[in-house]
Amino acid sequence: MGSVASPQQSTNNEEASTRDIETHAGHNQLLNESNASKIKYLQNIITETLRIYPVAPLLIPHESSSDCKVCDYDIPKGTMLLANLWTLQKDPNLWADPTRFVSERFDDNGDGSKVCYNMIPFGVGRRVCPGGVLAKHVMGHALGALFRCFEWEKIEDQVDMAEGIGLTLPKAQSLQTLFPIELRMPLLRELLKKKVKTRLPLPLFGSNNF
Ligand code: HEM
Repeated sequence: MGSVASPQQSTNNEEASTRDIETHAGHNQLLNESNASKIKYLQNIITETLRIYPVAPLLIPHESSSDCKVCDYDIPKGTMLLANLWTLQKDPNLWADPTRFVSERFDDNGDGSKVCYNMIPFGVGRRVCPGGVLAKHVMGHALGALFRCFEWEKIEDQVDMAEGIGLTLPKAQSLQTLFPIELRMPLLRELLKKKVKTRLPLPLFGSNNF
């Protein structure tokens, strides 16, 4: 199913995120791993993205080790089970306005570590993804650094969020962005002084595909 992020929505998200980063990391400071995970707004954006666009929409197939009942269905031992996360995480009985990107819906969710069966992008139970915490740290750190070091602009007014096909959930069209990097020159100079390696190309006006 395709959806479109409105320009106002993503601008608000980016502005609020930048403000939150300024508060936690300090002005003109790069994020480190510990402050990246404290930035609630950024973490909410990641969580909402994992809700609407789960990386593994059908999780990984599991086999029932004994006869069991799921809702009203009798499941015999040895049945292959797929959990449809994509549907669960957009179920209108569980989520208000389920197809809209509203990162604030996680505002009152503490630190997000509470187990919530409505939202299981890393699976749940004995075979839950052991890299979930690490993945959230790395995503916060990477996204925070990208917000911090570059002033992003969209090329088109609306971002086409159509989903591609696959076992994981690819974006059908690559995201195209512009980053006029001279706007964040102090930070960039700091990066270059420290000889931080970056995979981003460094033209004055560049575009990148994600
Ligand atoms: C956004 C990033 C990631 C997502 C969304 C993700 C999601 C998942 C999901 C849905 C499963 C299957 C859970 C199930 O069977 O119900 C899984 C399993 C697994 N993940 Fe991840 N994962 C991510 C990152 C990582 C990282 C960074 C590592 C390692 C450092 C990792 C290691 C594993 C391993 C080893 C399993 C198999 C666990 C088992 O079967 O016992 N994952 N992951």
